[in-house]
Amino acid sequence: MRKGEKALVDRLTQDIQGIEGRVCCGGKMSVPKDYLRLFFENKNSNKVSAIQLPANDNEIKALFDACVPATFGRGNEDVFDVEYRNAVCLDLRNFAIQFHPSATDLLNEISKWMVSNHHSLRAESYRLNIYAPGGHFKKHVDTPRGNDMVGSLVVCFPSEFEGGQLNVRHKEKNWEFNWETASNQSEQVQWAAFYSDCEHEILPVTKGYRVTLTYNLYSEKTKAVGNVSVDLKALPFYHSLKLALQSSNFLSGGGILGFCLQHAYPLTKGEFRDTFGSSLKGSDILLYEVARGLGLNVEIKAVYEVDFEPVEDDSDDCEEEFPKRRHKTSRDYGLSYQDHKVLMVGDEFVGGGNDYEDERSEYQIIKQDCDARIRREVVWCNRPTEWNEASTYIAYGNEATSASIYVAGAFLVNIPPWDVRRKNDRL
Ligand SMILES: O=C(O)CCC(=O)C(=O)O
Ligand SMILES: [Fe+2]
Repeated sequence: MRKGEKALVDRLTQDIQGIEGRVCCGGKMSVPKDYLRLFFENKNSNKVSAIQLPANDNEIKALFDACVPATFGRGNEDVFDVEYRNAVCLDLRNFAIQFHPSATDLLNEISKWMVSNHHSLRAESYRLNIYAPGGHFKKHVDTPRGNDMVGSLVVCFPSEFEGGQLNVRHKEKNWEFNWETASNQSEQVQWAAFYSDCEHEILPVTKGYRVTLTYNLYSEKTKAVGNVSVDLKALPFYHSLKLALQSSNFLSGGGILGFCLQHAYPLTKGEFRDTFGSSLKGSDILLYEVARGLGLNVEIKAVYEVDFEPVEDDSDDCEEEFPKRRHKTSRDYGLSYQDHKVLMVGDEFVGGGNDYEDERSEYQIIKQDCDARIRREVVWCNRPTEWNEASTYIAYGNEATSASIYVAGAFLVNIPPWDVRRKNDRL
């Protein structure tokens, strides 16, 4: 790769970091009084009571008493541990409320940033939660229910309380939703929506009752025209990609750029390859839309990482496939990433197998079981950060150790040769 080309790749690398897709948002909204009438079944009598929110202390206490202690998922189990989560909840079959996000403009507002073009959001009610003084929920990530679940929505109903801030985190960034001040405003709900890969916590409630309803957000295809609300042309990444494409000396014979996904996805659950358009998040949506907006063909691929070691096993053709000169690859790609790591690319996101003993090298396992290979023609602009465990095997060594194969997702963007690009009217 020549110097000018490398500078363009460096600029792409830098500008991907700067694509700040949103990961959460929140607000408040007026709702008709009738939406805030809540019916619930009493635990022992099966009698149904009705209250109007915001309710007085006695009424809220009756609602609280109708609830059961809230569990949370730890491993494969639902557990109850007040150190971790101190709240009570009601399952869908034990309460009813007129309010639903789809009866308001809320889902349209959230879908503008949360889902990619030609997709909309569907909200499925999940649970009603009440946090009394001392109630809290420590840091956790919501369990994805289905491949197309992209996020969670929390709606906080009017009921005066203090504390109970919802903190949302993604990578190094934090957002706080503090609902105490407006918690006593009748005919108003407060809400927050965030992607499923965001960690979040609820700080202790210090006074009153915090009443929330959580919804799972699913992405659905629509016929409606694009709705991504971000001005793609305002992104530095748009300009650096366009500049590269307009440069006659950039991959003049054509090539492939590799961009690793920056959000976490349930890659090995279901057919991620076929449905990724529905589950893309934040900065990944923006990168995808920028590349497609410039008329480029974008494919989703599975990537695996192997230690770059010369292979002795001559019964296989892998020696031939490994880069001959140790430092050529990373220098070519213009990355100062660990020189000994090489990415392998496949079509399928291979799911987790059982533990099994294996004498093969990691490279051979990935090549044979995941059908992936090193593709030296790919110019990687960034490296994977969000790995999913794909399978576990017992590696042979001086002692048996269990090792894992991890898979990540990446876009491969096809760059046509210069003589084709120069005729592209989108450039
Ligand atoms: O009540 C809330 O604010 C959110 C609860 C939550 O994070 C959950 O149910 O997973
Ligand atoms: Fe949660």
